[in-house]
Amino acid sequence: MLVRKARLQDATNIYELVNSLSHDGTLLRRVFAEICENIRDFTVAESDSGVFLGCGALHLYGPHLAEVRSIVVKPEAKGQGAGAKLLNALLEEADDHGVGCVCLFTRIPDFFFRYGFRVVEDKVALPDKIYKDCQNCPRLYRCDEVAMARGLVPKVSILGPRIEAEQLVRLTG
Ligand SMILES: CC(=O)SCCNC(=O)CCNC(=O)[C@H](O)C(C)(C)COP(=O)(O)OP(=O)(O)OC[C@H]1O[C@@H](n2cnc3c(N)ncnc32)[C@H](O)[C@@H]1OP(=O)(O)O
Repeated sequence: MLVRKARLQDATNIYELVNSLSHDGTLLRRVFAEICENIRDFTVAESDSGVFLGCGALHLYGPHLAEVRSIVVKPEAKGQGAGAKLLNALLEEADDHGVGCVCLFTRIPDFFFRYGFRVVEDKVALPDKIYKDCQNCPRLYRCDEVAMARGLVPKVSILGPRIEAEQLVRLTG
């Protein structure tokens, strides 16, 4: 199995796999253009014969924060270590960039505990994520995902201030 940075030629496989799990909210739906535009965020896993097995993405907010997104392995390839390899590659990438904290939102926190992620009880502690995705998410007010972070949650944000993120998710009214 090989884990490597994605190329534009991988965009169709990524698009189809990510969106196959968006109907029930497991992953955020991504449009094809968005995947192409952000293809450099993605890492893919493929078999020794070059068959696409899965993908994951690392979004860089800034030196203070990155986010692991869209980790998914094809059903027939699960349980063979692809998910672990993808996540490790994304975490190494964050380290290479010297990012202090990596966050993610998920419904399967147990998978991420072993990689050093811990639950962030208050999602508003990650305002950049709220501005980037949550404010456009249909489940903003009934989010069923667990926020997690690896490393110290930063005190700064760059997409907007925390106080307005709080108002956005109606925690302060
Ligand atoms: C931030 C986000 O992207 S959240 C979205 C996460 N993705 C999904 O929910 C999509 C659906 N799920 C999947 O595609 C896959 O099941 C993944 C990506 C979660 C795991 O991929 P796999 O290739 O099957 O994982 P892999 O074989 O590397 O397993 C590594 C370890 O994690 C464990 N594990 C796998 N899935 C889960 C899970 N859902 N919950 C807890 N532990 C898990 C495995 O048992 C294994 O443990 P072991 O080392 O003790 O044997």
